[in-house]
Amino acid sequence: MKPPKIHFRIVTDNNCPLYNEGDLLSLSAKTLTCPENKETCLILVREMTKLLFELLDRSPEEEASTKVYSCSGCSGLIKFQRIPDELARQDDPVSPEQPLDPEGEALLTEISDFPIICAVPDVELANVIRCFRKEQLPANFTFINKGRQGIYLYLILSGDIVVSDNALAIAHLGRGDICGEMSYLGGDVAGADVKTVTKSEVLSITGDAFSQLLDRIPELQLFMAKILVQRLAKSNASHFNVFDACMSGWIREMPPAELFQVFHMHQKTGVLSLDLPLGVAKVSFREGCVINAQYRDMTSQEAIFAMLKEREGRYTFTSGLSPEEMKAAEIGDFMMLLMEGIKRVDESAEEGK
Ligand SMILES: Nc1ncnc2c1ncn2[C@@H]1O[C@@H]2COP(=O)(O)O[C@H]2[C@H]1O
Repeated sequence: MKPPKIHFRIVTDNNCPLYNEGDLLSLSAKTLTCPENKETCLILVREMTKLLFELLDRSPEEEASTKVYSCSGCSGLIKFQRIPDELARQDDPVSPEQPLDPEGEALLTEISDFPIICAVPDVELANVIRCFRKEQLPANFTFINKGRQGIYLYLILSGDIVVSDNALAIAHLGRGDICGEMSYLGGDVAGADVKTVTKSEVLSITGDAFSQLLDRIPELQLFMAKILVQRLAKSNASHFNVFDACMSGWIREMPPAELFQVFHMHQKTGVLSLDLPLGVAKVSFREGCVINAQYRDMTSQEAIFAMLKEREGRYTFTSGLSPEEMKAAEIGDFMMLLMEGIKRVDESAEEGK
């Protein structure tokens, strides 16, 4: 689930400006974790990167337990020794003995109804709370970018947040929801953009801190597995819907005006669904004639005119209509509708100049 780590204990500190004897350093294929609240030394990063390939496949037992590594030094120098995972775990920043400060207590009360918090045993709650940091995010701010490596997972405190792929909304998240977990658990880059719609407040937690929580709280592992399964089931269901459709594609490749003409010219009977950034639009065709249209709170011709302005999203066409729609009247002459709609698009483009 998470990348393996190699842990080192600093055994000698000779005037090192950053670290002290006893400090723990943890190295994975992608990160170097330094002791909490201490900066990361770039000289050490360079040397650890060299060591990484040498050590990743070796267990601490395979190495001579006395082997001591040194940094190349600056004004000071440290020496460090590899230690087993069990010893490193004892240095967790999460320590059940420490009580929460008043701010932490207030946060715990604020989120006590969140599903993730309900899943955590009482004895671990303080440890979980201590790992979070509150962040205020402005509206329309993308805080997870598709294709980029994420460092944080987020728990949403307030605000509306949208998960999207190619400007197409996949899911809406709100208070109590988690995001950023897929790339972290899958050891991959973010699979979607995550953006605030309104001003929002989130709790962020670093992947490393979350990893430590997962190590010590099996209930949290189960909770995260459930979230992944639910999100996968939802995504499978939408894929199956696309398979059921007989035609689908991107609107940027074929804008609504062209799509409407295709179904009109080929005298198609069925429903064209447009998954647009602001919501789903539907147009029903019976033998190429438009007999129904809906988009947001608009219907009929008004909905068609609004759809013609859209340039991003996905479409699917599914053959067949309900018995009621098979009998419904046309909403207007197709060519007149199209001409009027295109004229309106041109006019609003002119006004926008
Ligand atoms: N179908 C979905 N439902 C809810 N959230 C999702 C869905 N797909 C992706 N996400 C979230 O969007 C995030 C993008 O970054 P990650 O892949 O790290 O983690 C992802 C999830 O947190």
